[in-house]
Amino acid sequence: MSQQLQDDFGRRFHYLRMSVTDVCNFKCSYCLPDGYHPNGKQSFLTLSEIEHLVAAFAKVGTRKVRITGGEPTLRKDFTDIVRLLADNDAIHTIATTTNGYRLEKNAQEWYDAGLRRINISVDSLDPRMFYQITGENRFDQVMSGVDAALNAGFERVKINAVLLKDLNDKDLPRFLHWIKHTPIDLRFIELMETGLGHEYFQAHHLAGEAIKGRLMAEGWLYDQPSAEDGPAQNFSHPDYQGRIGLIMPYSKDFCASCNRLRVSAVGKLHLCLFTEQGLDLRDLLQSTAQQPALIERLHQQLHLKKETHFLHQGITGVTQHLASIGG
Ligand SMILES: Nc1nc2c(ncn2[C@@H]2O[C@H](COP(=O)(O)OP(=O)(O)OP(=O)(O)O)[C@@H](O)[C@H]2O)c(=O)[nH]1
Ligand SMILES: C[S@@+](CC[C@H](N)C(=O)[O-])C[C@H]1O[C@@H](n2cnc3c(N)ncnc32)[C@H](O)[C@@H]1O
Ligand code: SF4
Ligand code: SF4
Repeated sequence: MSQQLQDDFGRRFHYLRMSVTDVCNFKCSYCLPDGYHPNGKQSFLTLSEIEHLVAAFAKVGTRKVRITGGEPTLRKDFTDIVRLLADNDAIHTIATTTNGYRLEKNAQEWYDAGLRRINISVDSLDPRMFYQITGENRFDQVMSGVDAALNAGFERVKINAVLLKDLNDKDLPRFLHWIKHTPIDLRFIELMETGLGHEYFQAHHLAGEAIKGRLMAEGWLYDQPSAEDGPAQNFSHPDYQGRIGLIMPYSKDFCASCNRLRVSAVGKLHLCLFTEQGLDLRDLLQSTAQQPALIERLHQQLHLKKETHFLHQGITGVTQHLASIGG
């Protein structure tokens, strides 16, 4: 292995979040409230470019790749992408984050191709609220997909819910009831402000600390973080099969455990979810011979990574919505 990717604050990066498309078929009110609109003529990373990208990241210590989007499973070659990652022996964990619309049909196929972890966005367990938040009346379809994922044998099935004041904030008891006997990792994500979402943020942001307080009062215990946890805080309870994680980007020291880098669907390196600009890598994704130059560029860029985001000052960087970089 070449030298591991590390920044000037001593953080090491073994986790790549790779977006493979900006396109999405849902209209989540906190992300793409008007649905997806193409931004000119964009072409997303090809299989061959993905192969070169992942090979270089693997050389500098990447062990986990999460395929994200937009909706990554809209790519017709999604299974081929998984297979390609599985062919790289250095990548130990292959994960994806999905809205779940294709899961019922394809969970087993993806597992067989090498996918091992799956995060599914389910913002409410009330079908009407699910519809109101996502713009899609597909609660039953997504929940059948969750069952298919549980049956397919994934190492970890995680459910993402964005905490939203006046929308899903009454859902906690239902979520808790669900994971009492189901081995699911629930992940509550604090709403983050994005370039297009200032008013929505003002109206619906809910601090994760409130949930944390309720969990602690009900006997949930804080799990000591493992190196691979990244910025999430995790909790477990002896009476529950599932676990709960909180992503609280506005909390103190959230970024101290940052362990991830992002590449957008058009091949730009984003040093942070809220970076001011992405750096094009695509010119160096065309052949294996370019790998040393690509690795050199990655090391150089890492010196520019900031210690934290600047969300507290309302600075959301280049990220207009998280579908453009995959969250
Ligand atoms: N600010 C910030 N938010 C993050 C970060 N990582 C994840 N998130 C948020 O959490 C959401 C859910 O992330 P997932 O794609 O499910 O992945 P995750 O929970 O980080 O992933 P694992 O730790 O790999 O399970 C993302 O879309 C973001 O909204 C991060 O590094 N910084
Ligand atoms: C951008 S989506 C991409 C993957 C897939 N389409 C999905 O929804 O799971 C990844 C995650 O980002 C989260 N997300 C999107 N916009 C967000 C925001 N403004 N604040 C917090 N999380 C957000 C979503 O809930 C989802 O779990
Ligand atoms: S959160 Fe995911 S499913 Fe919802 S609009 Fe954004 S990209 Fe699409
Ligand atoms: S906000 Fe940026 S620096 Fe902080 S944890 Fe997320 S990606 Fe890392």
